[in-house]
Amino acid sequence: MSVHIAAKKGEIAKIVLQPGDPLRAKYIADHFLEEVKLVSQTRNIYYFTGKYKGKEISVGASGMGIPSIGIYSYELFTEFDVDTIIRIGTCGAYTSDLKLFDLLNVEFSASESTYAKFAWGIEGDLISHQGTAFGQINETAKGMDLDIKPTHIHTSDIFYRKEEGLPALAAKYNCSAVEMEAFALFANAQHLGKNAATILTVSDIIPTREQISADQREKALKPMIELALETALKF
Ligand SMILES: O=P(O)(O)O[C@H]1O[C@H](CO)[C@@H](O)[C@H]1O
Ligand SMILES: O=c1cc[nH]c(=O)[nH]1
Repeated sequence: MSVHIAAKKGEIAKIVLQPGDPLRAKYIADHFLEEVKLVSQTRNIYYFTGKYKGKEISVGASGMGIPSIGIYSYELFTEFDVDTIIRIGTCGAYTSDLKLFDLLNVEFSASESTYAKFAWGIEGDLISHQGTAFGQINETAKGMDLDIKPTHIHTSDIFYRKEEGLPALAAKYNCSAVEMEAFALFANAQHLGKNAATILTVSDIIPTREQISADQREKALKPMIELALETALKF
């Protein structure tokens, strides 16, 4: 049991799939896992542990933003001995070259956030995925005939902003999409020597204002969910 996760030691698997949305975690547990147990619901941030094709997997939410995933991923790695976290999130595309429901595998995250510097003394505004999960996702996607793009993304603290143009940091690192958590997940994993990857589904095309619905953000992300589950079998 940690400050924010009520599970007992041993109730969380070595690999955790982590959406931002607690109801997406519940949807995955309800539709894809067997022998499921709800192991934490502190603050309504659900964590479930169950079996996928016989393999023990946990799925639980990070909440939204760097501070929130900073807390949950740190407690998972340090208090529950989790080895690998695969974030499964949604993102906004900065370019209309990307389409709704495209899948991205995050190679690097760029951020204006001071989280990595002040938490761990990690300097710089760009952090890589950590460990082998990124490569396993690409391999697994090939085997499933799924198109996934290795991508640089922007992890921002901002969802709504005055200026609609490409933020300077996103331009600097050629980021084609934006979300709000990967940078802190990668920073925690780098500091602790753990595996961390992020798969994103494009939910918004920022230049054209196309977007998927709130219900689709919870339930229509099946290719990303199946890709993460199939990848988890390899750990
Ligand atoms: O769909 P999730 O995983 O929550 O990810 C994205 O969606 C939220 C914003 O709507 C932020 O958390 C952002 O990173
Ligand atoms: O952070 C995010 C997530 C989805 N869509 C956005 O525009 N931003």
